[in-house]
Amino acid sequence: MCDSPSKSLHNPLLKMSPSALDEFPSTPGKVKMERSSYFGRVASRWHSSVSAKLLCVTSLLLALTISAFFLMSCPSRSVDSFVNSQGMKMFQRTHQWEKRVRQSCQPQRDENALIVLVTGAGGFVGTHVSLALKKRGDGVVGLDNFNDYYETSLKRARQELLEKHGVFVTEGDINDKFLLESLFEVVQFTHIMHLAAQAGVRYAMQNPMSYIHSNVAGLVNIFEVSKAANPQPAIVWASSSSVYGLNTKVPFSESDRTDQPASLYAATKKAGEEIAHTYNHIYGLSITGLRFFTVYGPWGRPDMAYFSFTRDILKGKPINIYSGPGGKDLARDFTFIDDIVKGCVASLDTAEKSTGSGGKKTGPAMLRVFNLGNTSPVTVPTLVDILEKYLGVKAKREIIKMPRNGDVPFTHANISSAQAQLHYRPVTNLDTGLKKFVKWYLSYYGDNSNRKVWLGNHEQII
Ligand SMILES: O=C(O)[C@H]1O[C@H](OP(=O)(O)OP(=O)(O)OC[C@H]2O[C@@H](n3ccc(=O)[nH]c3=O)[C@H](O)[C@@H]2O)[C@H](O)[C@@H](O)[C@@H]1O
Repeated sequence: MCDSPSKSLHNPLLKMSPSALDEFPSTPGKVKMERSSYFGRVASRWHSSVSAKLLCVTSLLLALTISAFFLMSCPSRSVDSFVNSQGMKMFQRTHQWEKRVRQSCQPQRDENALIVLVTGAGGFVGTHVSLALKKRGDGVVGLDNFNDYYETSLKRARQELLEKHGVFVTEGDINDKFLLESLFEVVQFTHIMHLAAQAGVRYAMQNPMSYIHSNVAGLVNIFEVSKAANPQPAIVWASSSSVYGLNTKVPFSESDRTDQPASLYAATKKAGEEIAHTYNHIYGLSITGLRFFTVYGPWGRPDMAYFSFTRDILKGKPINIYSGPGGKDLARDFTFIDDIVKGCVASLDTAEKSTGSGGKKTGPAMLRVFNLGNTSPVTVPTLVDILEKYLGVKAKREIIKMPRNGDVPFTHANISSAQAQLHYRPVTNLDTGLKKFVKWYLSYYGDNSNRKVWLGNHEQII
């Protein structure tokens, strides 16, 4: 493992208590001090100071040698990071990194092109949105911490795909202020597409702090750096349909109550919407929050039901299908990734400029929230029927009562607001969308999830 040069050398004695140090005759001078003659004491002091200087010089030389060794030999050094003594990747600003950021952000179309920082670019939605922007000629750079919430190999494969299309994804956390500020120093972003988050409704019971870290602290950091930037970017970010929580009024409209979250995940997304209001109000940031409704599709998230069911069905393993109160089937307004991407891009295109400058608001700024759903909920057993059809395998269904872990019985989006303002029109039904997903899944993993084979060109499927 590599360490930063400054941290790689430390003196264990500094961590000891004074009494422990007393018991430890570390220098010859200290031993000589115990002889009591005056000359002895002077000689001892002289010897002691020379020894101290020698020790200092030796330590410095040693430090330089070790630093040089680490700088030359560390295998995980890349253009933007090194691994510290805790095994954590740390951002490091280099000329090469700056060059790659600039190249990636170079637009390939006229002066109306956007220059977008996409956070969570190694994620499912982030990859698709980055590709869509790049393909139409916008400047795009990605940011992702590549955490291991789910298989990192899939995130790395998405990164490879992005790199092939000219999108550089820098590795780092949205809580890293130095990294964000460095990005803003190198490029004047017109927009941030903020998709980095701790996703998943049920995982919040296992790892609550990861939700606070990413969805609250990380979001604030994005807003802090954006508010201080000059010019300030417009921000579009991922909220969630889960903010509707226990709301029973259907379909869910943006004006419905969202003060009854059923999970910590939902609560952090709701908190994000309130925090967005504050930054819009005080600093004039233009902010658009998108409430995504159970997004699925090729290159999706393995933690989601449609993905894990596919994996288990192919392995012949039983799948748990939750049933709601009174044995009712659960339902979701499953929304296909291509439709979501169109909604994201339209949100970027219609976002007005932020009005702040030098951290101060100069006038009111745009603040929006949109539902991005499909408007036709489908039950979970029907989702499994469709998967069986395209996988050609019968699922081993186990119906169990919905655990009390943050789930909600159904979701259903009213998208009239997005239709009117973004011209958002979802066109993919669950059958068509899952067919595309299964095609991608088989091309990426093969028909047995224990091995990874590349059967075809899965890139063509997106
Ligand atoms: O739209 C949203 O707001 C949220 O959509 C999904 O959350 P969820 O709808 O719960 O999606 P899945 O985890 O894929 O679950 C889909 C359905 O399958 C059910 N399910 C899940 C897992 C399982 O083993 N069995 C099962 O029946 C769930 O109860 C739910 O009704 C995402 O995981 C969230 O990150 C996102 O914010």
